[in-house]
Amino acid sequence: MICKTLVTGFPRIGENRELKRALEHYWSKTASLQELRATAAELRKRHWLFQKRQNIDFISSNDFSYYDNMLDTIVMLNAVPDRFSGIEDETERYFAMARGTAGASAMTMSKWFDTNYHYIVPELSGTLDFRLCPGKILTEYAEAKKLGVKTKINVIGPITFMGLSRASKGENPFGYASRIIPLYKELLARCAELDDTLYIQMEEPYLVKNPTAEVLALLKAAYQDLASVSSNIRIIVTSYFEHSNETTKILAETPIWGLGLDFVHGPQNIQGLKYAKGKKIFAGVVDGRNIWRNDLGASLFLLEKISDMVGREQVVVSTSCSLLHVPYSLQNEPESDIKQHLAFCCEKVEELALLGRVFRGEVVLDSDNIGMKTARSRTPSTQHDGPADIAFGERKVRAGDFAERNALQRRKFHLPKLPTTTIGSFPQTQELRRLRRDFKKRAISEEAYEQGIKTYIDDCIAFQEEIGLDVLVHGEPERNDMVEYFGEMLKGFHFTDNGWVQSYGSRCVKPPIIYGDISRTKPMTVRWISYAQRRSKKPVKGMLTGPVTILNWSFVREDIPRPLVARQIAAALCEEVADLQAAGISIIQVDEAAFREGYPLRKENVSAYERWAVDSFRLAVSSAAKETQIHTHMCYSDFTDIIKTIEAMDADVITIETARGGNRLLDVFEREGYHNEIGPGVYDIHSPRIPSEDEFEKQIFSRLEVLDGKRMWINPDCGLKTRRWEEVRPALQHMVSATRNVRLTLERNETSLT
Ligand SMILES: Nc1nc2c(c(=O)[nH]1)N[C@@H](CNc1ccc(C(=O)N[C@@H](CCC(=O)N[C@@H](CCC(=O)N[C@@H](CCC(=O)O)C(=O)O)C(=O)O)C(=O)O)cc1)CN2
Ligand code: MET
Ligand SMILES: [Zn+2]
Repeated sequence: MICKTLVTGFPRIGENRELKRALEHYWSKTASLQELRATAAELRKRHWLFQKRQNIDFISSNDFSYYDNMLDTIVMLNAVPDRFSGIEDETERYFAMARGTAGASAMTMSKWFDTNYHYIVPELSGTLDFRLCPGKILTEYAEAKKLGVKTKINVIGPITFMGLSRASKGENPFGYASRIIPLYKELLARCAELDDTLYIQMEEPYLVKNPTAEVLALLKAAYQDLASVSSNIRIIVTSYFEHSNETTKILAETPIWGLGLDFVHGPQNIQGLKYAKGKKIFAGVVDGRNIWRNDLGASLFLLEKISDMVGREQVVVSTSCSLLHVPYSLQNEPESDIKQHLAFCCEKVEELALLGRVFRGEVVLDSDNIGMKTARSRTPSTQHDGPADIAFGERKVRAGDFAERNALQRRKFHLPKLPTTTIGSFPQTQELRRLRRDFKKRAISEEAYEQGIKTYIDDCIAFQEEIGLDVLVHGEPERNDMVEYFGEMLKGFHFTDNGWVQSYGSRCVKPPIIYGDISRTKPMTVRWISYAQRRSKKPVKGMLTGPVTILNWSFVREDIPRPLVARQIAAALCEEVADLQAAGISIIQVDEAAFREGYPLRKENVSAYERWAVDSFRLAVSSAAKETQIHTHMCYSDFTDIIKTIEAMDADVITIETARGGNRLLDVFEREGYHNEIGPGVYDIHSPRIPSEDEFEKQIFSRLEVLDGKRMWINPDCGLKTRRWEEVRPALQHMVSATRNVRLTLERNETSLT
């Protein structure tokens, strides 16, 4: 048999987010574990059989996960942190690690490379009881085999596992190689018993991140070892999201069977192929990160080039990465001009199958091939100039430097020391979701909808007044999501009905699709913010999502430069800032939650990104007067290597996430002389826990050890939309009263000094 095609991985959330619903029912105890398991098995079956029907040769098992594949790998290695080891029940322990319990805080989540998918960060320490637990892998293989599908087994490779881990203080995570590699060897030995020939896909995306000499040496030794475990085992080492040329050369010298390479996001991979003779090449040419139809002609051309270098019989056509990052299928999307240009997961599998057949000469490509077009004309708009008044390349920044702006703003707002605020969203309740859904379906009138939103805002403002927060928010009740909402309002965006992509655990997002020039036809947020502002004498923050974040959390046309798209979004936001200001809104927050994840994976591309990302942010806020206070928010805490860039954004106030990590990463702001104001999070909103007043005081005093209290704000880590009112009410109340106590203590100390 000639093997033609491989799918790196398949999304597991389900066509109608069945897994999301099953998980949430299980967690809220409205469904049993049996029911959850049955849904999961049904989804795996459906997904395997779909790929089989499409004649895909290499279909994955172990790409399924109840929560996250890194967490599954933690379980596979029994790298269970001590605080969970007392939980006897396996399932309970698994979800406790992901979500925390009353007694043990959840493990940290972090972004999977430059995607909006979050993985659970392994915690390596000397006390771990490493041992192989291959149960999930072996049973899923058997389950597929029973259904007539002989799978290749997906495993996150040891280098990537260690590279993404956090080791105990002062330790190097790669120092754990001598404990971890033997377990991978044992795994391969166990797998070798399953069948005559077994294919293992070792996912090693860590290799694209400028590997150090240490990583290269470790990689070589590891795969030399692993590929020698059994002659039944064929190892494919797969990287994605960039090129991995440094390691192609090294891996080619080990006895692995094949290399999976991403030719969409790492076209330079072609250069490494000269070292890859004798290896199977799984050529990622169908984009797993974007939703546009494949340009089949261009892909075939690329496949020919690859064949020229390694020999035609060595080439297998593949997806560029797992299809986890794209929505399930176009089938349930309504007809539109855009639809014909799109390919979601299922359509991508079809494209892959067709490419495989054409590449092997079984069919010729013509316009009839399952209706696909070779040339994509997806240009409803061909003008890429952006709004007329801002020339591309021109740098537009707001007036006044920080010192001048800050003096004016202090005079204007008279905020107390350590001003308190929140990040924007308040709980997204069932009723609120139902209200939006019913309005969308036209099941309720516009008046009824607006009344619902007004009531929410009224309550939200009243609550904030009552507990005494200093800078208020409207609570974002009208927004389904901080990116989708703006996508729906802006020109140049298309949004889907059911284009869900997993973000973490059971949480999904519906990224909008950018297909043309972006512009704003009307104010997007002024009405509800003004409504809220009329209800309070305190400042209510205008709330916008920043240009880089809107860009990163959307699907963008690949034939327009990303900096240009960011600039167009920024120009639209700049108009919104001007309108908010004209409506009397004096504090405006522009969230850049995805600023960090947008960083290129390769060092050599970082400075170009930083330049246009900062310029876009500054353009977006360039219409702000000196007295208007611009906030930004980012939901992470490690600014060590990007502090100068954060400084260059020049927001008057930045609120960040620090409640879990504490002061550990904060001193960089003082050390590097960051002068603008900072709100280090003191409330971990990812946990249902309600911190006491006392805990808040401790958190605040601890922040004061590393940050200057004169320019410090007190706020939660992030928005409160995933929390419940029953948690938010007491928690914020404690946060505010703790801040008051700290203020009094500080004042007392000051007077006693004078
Ligand atoms: N785009 C984006 N990325 C982000 C974040 C973010 O806020 N947005 N935050 C960070 C963490 N990631 C997150 C991602 C998703 C969610 C989240 O809460 N998602 C919701 C969906 C949000 C949404 O769009 N909801 C819609 C409708 C969704 C829906 O399921 N409706 C029901 C009907 C309503 C009902 O009766 O409940 C249905 O279709 O069945 C709305 O509220 O209007 C979920 O999965 O549950 C939270 C954080 C990083 N990345
Ligand atoms: C993921 S960052 C969230 C920021 C947004 N303003 C919110 O509060 O939800
Ligand atoms: Zn956030």
